[in-house]
Amino acid sequence: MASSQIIVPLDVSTEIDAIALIDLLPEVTFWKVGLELFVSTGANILKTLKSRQKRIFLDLKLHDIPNTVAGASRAAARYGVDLLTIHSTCGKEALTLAHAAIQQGASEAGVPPTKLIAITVLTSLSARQLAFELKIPLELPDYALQMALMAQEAGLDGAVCSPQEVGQLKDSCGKDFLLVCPGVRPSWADAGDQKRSMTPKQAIASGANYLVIGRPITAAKDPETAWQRICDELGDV
Ligand SMILES: O=c1ccn([C@@H]2O[C@H](COP(=O)(O)O)[C@@H](O)[C@H]2O)c(=O)[nH]1
Repeated sequence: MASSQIIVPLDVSTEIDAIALIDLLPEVTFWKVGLELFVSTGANILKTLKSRQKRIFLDLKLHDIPNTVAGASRAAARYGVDLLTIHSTCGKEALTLAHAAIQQGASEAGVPPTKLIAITVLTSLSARQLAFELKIPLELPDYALQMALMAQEAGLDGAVCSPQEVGQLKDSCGKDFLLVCPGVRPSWADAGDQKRSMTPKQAIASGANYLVIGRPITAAKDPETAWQRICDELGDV
C-alpha cells in the first residue's frame, strides 16, 4: 500500500482554502476537486494542482442526457485531469458517448485520456433508502454490481462504490477495472453522512484501487497527524 492510493478531497469553497490544504499536506499526491470548489471557483484550481505535479480527480458526478454529458466530458478531458465521475444512472448510451467524447477531447488537447468512472450507489445512501426512497427493487450490493457491469460494457475505466461492495465488484469486473472507494472511515473517525463505511485497511484488503478520505483528515484538529496515522495504519496491506 502506498499513500499514493489515498485521494484527499478539497471540499472547500475558496481557492485560498484549497491551496492552504495542499500546502499543509505536501505528501498528498492525489487531490479531488468536487462540486463545491469547482462551482465556487471554476477551473483555476486544476492549473494550480498541475503546476505542483499533483494528480487530479475531477468529481463532477455528471448526470444528464447523452449529448450533454458527452459535451461536458469532452471539455473536462481537455484539462488533462486523471479521473472524472459520471452517474451510472445516466444510462448506457450516455456512458458510451461520454467515454468516446473523452478520447476526442484528450486527443484535441494533446493530453492523456481522462479515466471515466461511474458512480454506482452514493456511499451516503443506506440499503433502506435505496429501497424505500428510490424504490429500487434490487438488493443494494446487487444493484451496485449491475451499475458497474453496465459501465464496464459501455467502455468505462472503473466505478465508484462503497468499501462494502468493492470485493464483489472486483471479483466480477476483473482486476483492470478501477475501483475507487469513498465512505472510508478509520475506527477513530466520525461516520458523518457516510452510511456504508469500512476502515482504510479493510477497503484496500477488499480490493479498492483508491480510497477517498476527506473529513477524517481535513476536518481533524491536526490534519498532518491524521494523514500520517492513516498511512501508518495502512502499513503493509
Ligand atoms: O459515492 C460517493 C461519491 C463521492 N463521494 C465524495 O467523496 C468525498 C468523501 O468525503 P468524506 O469527507 O471522507 O466523507 C466527498 O467529497 C464526496 O463528495 C462520496 O462520499 N460518496
